[in-house]
Amino acid sequence: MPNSVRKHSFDESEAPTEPSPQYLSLQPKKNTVLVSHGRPPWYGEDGKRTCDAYVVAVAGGSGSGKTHVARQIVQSLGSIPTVIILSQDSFYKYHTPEELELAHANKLDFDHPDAIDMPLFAACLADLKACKQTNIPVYSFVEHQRLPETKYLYGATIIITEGIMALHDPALRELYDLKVFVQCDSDLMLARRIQRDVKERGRSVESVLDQYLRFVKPSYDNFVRPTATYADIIVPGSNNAVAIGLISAHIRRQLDERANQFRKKLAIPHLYFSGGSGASTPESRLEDLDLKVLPQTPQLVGIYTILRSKETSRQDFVFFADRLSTLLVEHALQYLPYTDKTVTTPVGVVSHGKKLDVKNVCGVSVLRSGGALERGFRRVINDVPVGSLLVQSDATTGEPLLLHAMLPHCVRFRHLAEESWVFLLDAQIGTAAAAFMSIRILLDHGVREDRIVFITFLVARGGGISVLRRVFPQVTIVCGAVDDEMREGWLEGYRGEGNPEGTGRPVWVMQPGMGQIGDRYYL
Ligand SMILES: Nc1ncnc2c1ncn2[C@@H]1O[C@H](COP(=O)(O)OP(=O)(O)O)[C@@H](O)[C@H]1O
Ligand SMILES: O=c1ccn([C@@H]2O[C@H](COP(=O)(O)O)[C@@H](O)[C@H]2O)c(=O)[nH]1
Repeated sequence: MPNSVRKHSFDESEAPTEPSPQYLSLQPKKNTVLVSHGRPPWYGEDGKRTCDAYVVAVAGGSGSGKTHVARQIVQSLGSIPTVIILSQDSFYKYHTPEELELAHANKLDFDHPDAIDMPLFAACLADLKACKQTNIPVYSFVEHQRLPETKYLYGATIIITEGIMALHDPALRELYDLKVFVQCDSDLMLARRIQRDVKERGRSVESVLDQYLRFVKPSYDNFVRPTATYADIIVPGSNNAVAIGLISAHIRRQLDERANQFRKKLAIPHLYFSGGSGASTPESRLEDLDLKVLPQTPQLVGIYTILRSKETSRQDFVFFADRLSTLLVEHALQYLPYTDKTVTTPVGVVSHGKKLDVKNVCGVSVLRSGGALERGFRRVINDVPVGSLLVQSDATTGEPLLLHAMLPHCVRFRHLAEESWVFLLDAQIGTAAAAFMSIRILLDHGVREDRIVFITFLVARGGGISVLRRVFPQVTIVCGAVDDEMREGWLEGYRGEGNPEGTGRPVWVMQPGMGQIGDRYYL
């Protein structure tokens, strides 16, 4: 059912409030990104990343409790999805058949620094720290082997790396913001290792002891324990709740520093980007926004008239939204590159034509309302992979939060993303906060700005589009109509400043708009 809106007068001096997220408590696995809570903007109003992810390294002997420390930190931060654990265990090297034979006979040294692919570990960590995606290897302790698949990671604000050699490599140490060493009694480490390796890693007690005496203990003395000198903090291997609490409090401050808020500036740019502040007033004249607007034929205006009307049934809304999205995608395809192609017709005549000249094309819909463009998109581009981004407004601040990213294969891998054309599908650009975030995500993945085509039903001329245009001038924006203004209001039931009775959230509403497009399409 569409939500109705009440008008709210906006106070320019109103300071943005801190988000008050509700955290889910989940027990994380190693290398896991939790996806139950959103990521606030990690970039500023100029579209640029404001800071790196914060990296904590946890080193110590095998069984000292590194994983335990890392997990306890994650848990005490509320198991939020942007705090991830990156285990060095994933980076054991690929083993040849001969090495595998030695490994199964306990004769391969996994405790030497050379056993770990340090350059790959450093490269993956550097990418994550710079807010880019990475694809880390997957290692099987039972098979002593790197598996064929990789694991895609993106969107971490805090990265906790852990491993026996976490502090060994100078290039890795350069990437850390906080270095922790877990100091534990050797007997306790051995006892824990026996228990764990028998239970979780398919070993016998005898083989664990054999490996321990041959490799683990000498390596601890020679390579692991000496790295404690690089640590900022030494944490005991047991009864360490107080130390973990202090580290968590420090990390929480880093987390808070990495959440930007500027949606209101986007929504009413003329109030913020004035000549007096040194920045120029964003131009909102249609011709200066460089929008690719569909020709306003009577047939197109007719479709919009049906879509805007509150009398239109859901069935008709879906039919005409699908028709409109087909027209928009057809129009958008002209901005992709084509080469000449000659064919012979069934009657034997040579005909000179064109063919689309791109390596990868995919779509990404910004859920939920971007889904309304998907059917038309798939109709026009055959067999096209379509991913999604779930961007929603924070319930109290209205700031966008990235809740989930399910991107197509050709965007997940950087070398493919760099040569992909990506169609972003979202029903409207109002404040432009969701558009900002989704474009930033694609750029983080290495998609070229001039290969992003944003397709939308409606753009609000007085909203964030002018800022979006200035910040990402090379993105092609295709729309069917441009509305003049937006007004701030409350979704029915909002309880907060200016509206103490209800529950809900503040929204900016397009005028005249089409209402809540996602609701009208799906409900
Ligand atoms: N502070 C602690 N208190 C109680 N048990 C712990 C503690 N730290 C680790 N353990 C237990 O010891 C075992 C090994 O810990 P783990 O964190 O996996 O070690 P590491 O990652 O250093 O090899 C696990 O079963 C874990 O539950
Ligand atoms: O195939 C393998 C790879 C590694 N190991 C042992 O694992 C530990 C490191 O893992 P922790 O979680 O830090 O204990 C290291 O001591 C290696 O000996 C292995 O047994 N097999």
